[in-house]
Amino acid sequence: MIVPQLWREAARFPATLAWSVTLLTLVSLTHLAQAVAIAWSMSAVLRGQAHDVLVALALIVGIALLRLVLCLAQASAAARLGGRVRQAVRRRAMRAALVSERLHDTAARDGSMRASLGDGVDGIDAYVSKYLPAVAQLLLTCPIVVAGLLALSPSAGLCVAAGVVLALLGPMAWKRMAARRGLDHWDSYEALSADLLESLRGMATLRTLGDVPGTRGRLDARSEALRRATERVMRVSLAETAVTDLAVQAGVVAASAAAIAHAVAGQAPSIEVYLILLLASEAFRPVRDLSRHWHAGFLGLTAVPGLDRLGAFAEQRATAPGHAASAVEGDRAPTERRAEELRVTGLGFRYPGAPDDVLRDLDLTARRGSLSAIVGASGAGKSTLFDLLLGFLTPHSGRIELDGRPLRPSDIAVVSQRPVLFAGTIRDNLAVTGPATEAELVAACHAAGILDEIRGFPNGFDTEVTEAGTSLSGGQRQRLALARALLARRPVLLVDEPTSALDAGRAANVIETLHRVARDRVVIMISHRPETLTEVAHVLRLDSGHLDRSAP
Ligand SMILES: Nc1ncnc2c1ncn2[C@@H]1O[C@H](COP(=O)(O)OP(=O)(O)OP(=O)(O)O)[C@@H](O)[C@H]1O
Repeated sequence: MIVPQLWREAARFPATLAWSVTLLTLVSLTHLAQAVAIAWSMSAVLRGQAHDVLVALALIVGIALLRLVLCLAQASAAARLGGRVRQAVRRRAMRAALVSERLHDTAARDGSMRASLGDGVDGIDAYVSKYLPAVAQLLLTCPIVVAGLLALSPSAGLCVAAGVVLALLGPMAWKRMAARRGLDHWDSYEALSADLLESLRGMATLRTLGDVPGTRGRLDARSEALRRATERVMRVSLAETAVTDLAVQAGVVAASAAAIAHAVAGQAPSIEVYLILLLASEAFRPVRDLSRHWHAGFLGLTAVPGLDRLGAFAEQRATAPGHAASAVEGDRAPTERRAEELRVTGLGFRYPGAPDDVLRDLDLTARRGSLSAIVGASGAGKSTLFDLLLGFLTPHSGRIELDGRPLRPSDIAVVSQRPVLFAGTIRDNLAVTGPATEAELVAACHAAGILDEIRGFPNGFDTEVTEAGTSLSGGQRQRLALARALLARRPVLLVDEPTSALDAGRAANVIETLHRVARDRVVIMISHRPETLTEVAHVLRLDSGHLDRSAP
């Protein structure tokens, strides 16, 4: 069963692939040489030639040792090939997955993606490292054995050739059916992974809604669907194996019958009879190996369509301006940059499939020196505007410029309403945007109003933060995210409702910090709390896709 994407992946490493195939072919040749040596030793025993028996036995032992060495080298080459392909496919799949478009892709489920990136990519290893070299081995060694048998006994050769063809083509229909059912199996597996991940993430909400039994029931149903899909695949697999085995056994029995007929008729010397018997079995060895490796690589094979959809087999796409990747790259060692004016002109945007524009012909100017705030009813398009500024969405019309040139994602630092922290220490989380000295960390955390609390933790900046930052309060996460954004030293700072998780005192401190920060950069804040806007000179009201009043 040929999967073009996986062949192309293996072909990207021609030297490793060729080395693996060469070693596997040499291993096959040692089996053939051993068959010849065994036939010779048995015929020597029959003829009572003790010297020949000893030489043949020494040869058999020598060949077995050589094969051991070759097998070890082949296993290592195969593992190298599988590992390289896995790494390349996973790297490309991750690049394709970690793009800003995913933020707005309502069909994407993290659990499905995790299954594809994890088990799916691991699964293709067996297909690439074992199955592909086994195909090459079959094509190289089977014709040699069949030709040898034809030379020894045309009837035995024909029986074996027919058996090989039958063993390869006979189970094709079942293989195709197994591949189809395998796709259903993979879909069930992905769905279960996605549901499981979402249930774990939403456990607290599910508990408070009293939906834990319901969730358990849904997961049970998914699990049952996966069990049924697995059984269906196994049934077809069993039928496919039975057809292969039948063809193999029939070929060996027919060739043996031909050899026995020769022996009975006294047409051939004993060594030829033994050779026919042994080579008939050897001819089917690559077929049996191929069938075994096909089953081992089956999971990876079924993951291919999902990985393909993800873009794992596409050439690396050029990262368009505005993609999140470019916001991360190129900012390893940030240096302080200044900008005077962010200007938005004639901006228009509509979500795919939505009946109306979210933003229409929007003009906006925000300047360094004083804080700008955007307010507006829920659904007015404030977050959409931020996503357009960040390059997560592409506008249908209009321009976004910083000091007269197009705004780049790397110009912007952002503090979202629900900031994401990563597993690691507070220091790791602060240093995500680039290396920072202790003094810089202290200054940023002081400005964000979180320094005293960090110093109060037993390990200070080296305190571990749990995954998604759940070991910190909402307000602490928000202020840590503000410190992180300040450390990015970008000329534009976007802040989405920075005080939503803070009490009045802390909220006032953060707004004071933002006023201070706005002296060196353009700062735009989304706000829902009127009391935080008293000191803000430029309040921009977003209404039905327009701004009521833009900053002067
Ligand atoms: N991915 C999406 N696909 C389609 N429509 C969307 C999508 N995201 C948002 N919208 C719609 O776009 C409009 C603006 O949403 P947006 O999130 O920008 O509003 P907002 O002003 O930030 O609201 P809030 O103050 O409640 O956060 C809403 O009508 C929303 O339903």
